[in-house]
Amino acid sequence: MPHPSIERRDVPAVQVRGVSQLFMSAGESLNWALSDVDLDIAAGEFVCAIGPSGCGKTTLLNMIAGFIRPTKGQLYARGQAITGPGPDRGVVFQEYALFPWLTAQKNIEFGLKQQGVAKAQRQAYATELLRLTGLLHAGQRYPFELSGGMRQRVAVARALATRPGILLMDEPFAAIDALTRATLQEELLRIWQELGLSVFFITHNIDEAVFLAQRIVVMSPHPGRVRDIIDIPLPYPRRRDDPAFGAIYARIAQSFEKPVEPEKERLAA
Ligand SMILES: Nc1ncnc2c1ncn2[C@@H]1O[C@H](COP(=O)(O)OP(=O)(O)OP(=O)(O)O)[C@@H](O)[C@H]1O
Repeated sequence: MPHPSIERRDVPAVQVRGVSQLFMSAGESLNWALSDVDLDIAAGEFVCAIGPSGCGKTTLLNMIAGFIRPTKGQLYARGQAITGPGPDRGVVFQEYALFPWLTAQKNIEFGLKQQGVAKAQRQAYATELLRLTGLLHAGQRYPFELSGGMRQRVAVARALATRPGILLMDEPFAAIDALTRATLQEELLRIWQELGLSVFFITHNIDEAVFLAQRIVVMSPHPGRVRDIIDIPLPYPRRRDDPAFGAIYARIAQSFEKPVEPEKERLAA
């Protein structure tokens, strides 16, 4: 399957430069959801973001997706300034966000239809994506006829329909039972490698981040900041019973839990 992500390995997939986001909440109080965030995602890299609720993970993903513009700073996708959503970036949310009145196949084809892709071509590509996500047998089923894991496979296939090089995933497996979740993680790694995607994946789950990511961005709240970036040098496929896996898990848990140093807070204020 031709996929643009295999091209231009020399340009970073995503660049986040000095990004801050100020929200005004209902009580009129100001809230820095993100403060001075810098991050690069290399072409073909798998990066997970982890951190407590409210540290700005979704805000950052929404900016990379082009759904919101930052109060300060710049974002680039493959060297181009991000000014809105684009077919080069596919998004998968926690809630399946499928159209209930369309079959799995038609859900996958939806974005292609919007782009004016001819029927035969979009059917052929949707079939290819159904194969890629292990759903060839379920293309004619409606979302209510699918399990949670199958629905999320459809959501992944749909996000891939425009052949994006960058896949943005906001806690995509959080609502899925542990066994299915482990299978979906393995499938995602296979798809990532097969298509050469660059992935930004948000999770609350340290185990999931260590299983998937080449780098983990640990964020902290109030204001949302990057606290730590940790390389995961373990080869794939990873084993959870590998002592090196456990050691990295422990290191992230520690980084996740340690309080932000008051000095750092003061200097950044
Ligand atoms: N549209 C908005 N208007 C006002 N405040 C917002 C908006 N979106 C997010 N926020 C606030 O910005 C902060 C960061 O929210 P965000 O959803 O990015 O965090 P998160 O790390 O993804 O949290 P969670 O893990 O709970 O999903 C929070 O304090 C949130 O209340």
